[in-house]
Amino acid sequence: MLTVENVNLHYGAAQALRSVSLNAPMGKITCVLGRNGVGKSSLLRAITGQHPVSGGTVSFDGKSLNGMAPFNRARQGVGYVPQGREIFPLLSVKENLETGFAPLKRKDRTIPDDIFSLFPVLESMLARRGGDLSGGQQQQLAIGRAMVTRPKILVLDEPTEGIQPSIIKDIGRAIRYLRDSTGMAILLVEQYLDFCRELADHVYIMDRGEIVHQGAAETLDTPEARRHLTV
Ligand SMILES: Nc1ncnc2c1ncn2[C@@H]1O[C@H](COP(=O)(O)OP(=O)(O)OP(=O)(O)O)[C@@H](O)[C@H]1O
Repeated sequence: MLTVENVNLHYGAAQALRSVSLNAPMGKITCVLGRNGVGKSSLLRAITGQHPVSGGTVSFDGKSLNGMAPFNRARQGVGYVPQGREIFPLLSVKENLETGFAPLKRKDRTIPDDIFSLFPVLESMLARRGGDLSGGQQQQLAIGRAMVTRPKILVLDEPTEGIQPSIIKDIGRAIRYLRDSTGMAILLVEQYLDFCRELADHVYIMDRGEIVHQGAAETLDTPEARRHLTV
């Protein structure tokens, strides 16, 4: 289980996370919702080690990740699908997938077949440049690249952003498959309420750097939850 306890994060003098605590258990999909700019990406930066925390602890299976470089967190099993995908545009689809080999031992450097059963389009485009793919295909590639690292927890930053509905469905199906087939923990941040309501086992809502609500996915329909999500 991934545990975040009382985490603070600052950009200079500006505080983006205020004593944030949450759990992402194995075999469950945990969603963090919130409007623009409430600190969702900052939370994922604290978890993946892209930005240092100024207080509190991030731990995985009881082991603190604080102070550990992103590369070493990947070795511990933290897979990351960043906002905006961050595909290498000049590398082929195959080469983009192979960038996921970096944290793996030499004998484990293979591309798992289930990437292509989940996202057949990637197999048919293996030789194409990443930059030639549509936004939705790039999102599938970014998830595939994270799967190559054999994560124990998969962290996704707004996987539906700018993506057409048919591909959003494929991505939802893939996330469910990963939870059910591997028992990994999945933590995703989103602004798309319906996607989270359908997918999540547990939801948190953030507002101005704090967790202001948590509960089962159905609790997103309560007036109290809605109040934190409407603009
Ligand atoms: N590199 C940075 N330097 C300074 N301030 C930042 C930086 N990144 C984010 N912020 C600020 O921190 C706050 C939280 O931003 P964050 O990106 O975590 O929010 P978010 O909920 O992910 O928003 P979005 O949905 O737009 O990605 C915002 O006020 C933002 O302006």
